[in-house]
Amino acid sequence: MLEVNQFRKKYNQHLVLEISELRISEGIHWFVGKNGSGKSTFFKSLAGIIPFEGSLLFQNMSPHDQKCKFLVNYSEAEPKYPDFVTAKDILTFIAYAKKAPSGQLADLVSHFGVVDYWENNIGTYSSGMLKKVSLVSGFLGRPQLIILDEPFILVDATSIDKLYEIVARTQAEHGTSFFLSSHQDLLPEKLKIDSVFIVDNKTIVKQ
Ligand SMILES: Nc1ncnc2c1ncn2[C@@H]1O[C@H](COP(=O)(O)OP(=O)(O)OP(=O)(O)O)[C@@H](O)[C@H]1O
Repeated sequence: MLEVNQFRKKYNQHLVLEISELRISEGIHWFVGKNGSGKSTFFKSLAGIIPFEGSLLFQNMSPHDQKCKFLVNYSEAEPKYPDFVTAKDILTFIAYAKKAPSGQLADLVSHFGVVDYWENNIGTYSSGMLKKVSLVSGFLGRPQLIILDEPFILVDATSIDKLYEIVARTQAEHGTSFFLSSHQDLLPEKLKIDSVFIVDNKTIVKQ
């Protein structure tokens, strides 16, 4: 599914991540690393959001290939949206851009409870309400890989259970793979993890 070769990412000439070779197959994978180790940098590179050196191929496609934007979704750890728009504005746009199937957005906003406030301006949201908007955006369309960066932070216990449930269901129904990062241990009784990747010493290795 994912082939990484001679990957390097620098910010202002400062090297933060270097992976000489890494292969990741389909499944649910957990990325573990301390603050600043490079998890979000790797995810943003794979989602085509930031430039990098070397080769990162998802299903033989570069993340910068336009077709890849339908294959890989990314939900950021700490989302930021303009205060003056509503969740409905943002999510309707993303659903359109990702060619979401009919009814999918309505199901997702209902599942996460975003529907209760989605016509209010984002500037009025709590951090957890905002985080759930980002989680909904991660599921829109029919991606083959959904990257959830710190999905369990900021949200309440009920939302965490709903997240476990929808990750398992999306994989079972559509064969979707997931990359998750979390500083908390994931609960094996709620989600079967296929492998763990350690992000440390400016690189990523399979545990
Ligand atoms: N836009 C940027 N400009 C300069 N340096 C950056 C930028 N984004 C990240 N970095 C640096 O890159 C390194 C990796 O950051 P990254 O956000 O990928 O870590 P992380 O593992 O996701 O951390 P956390 O667990 O705290 O979210 C850090 O040293 C960080 O300071």
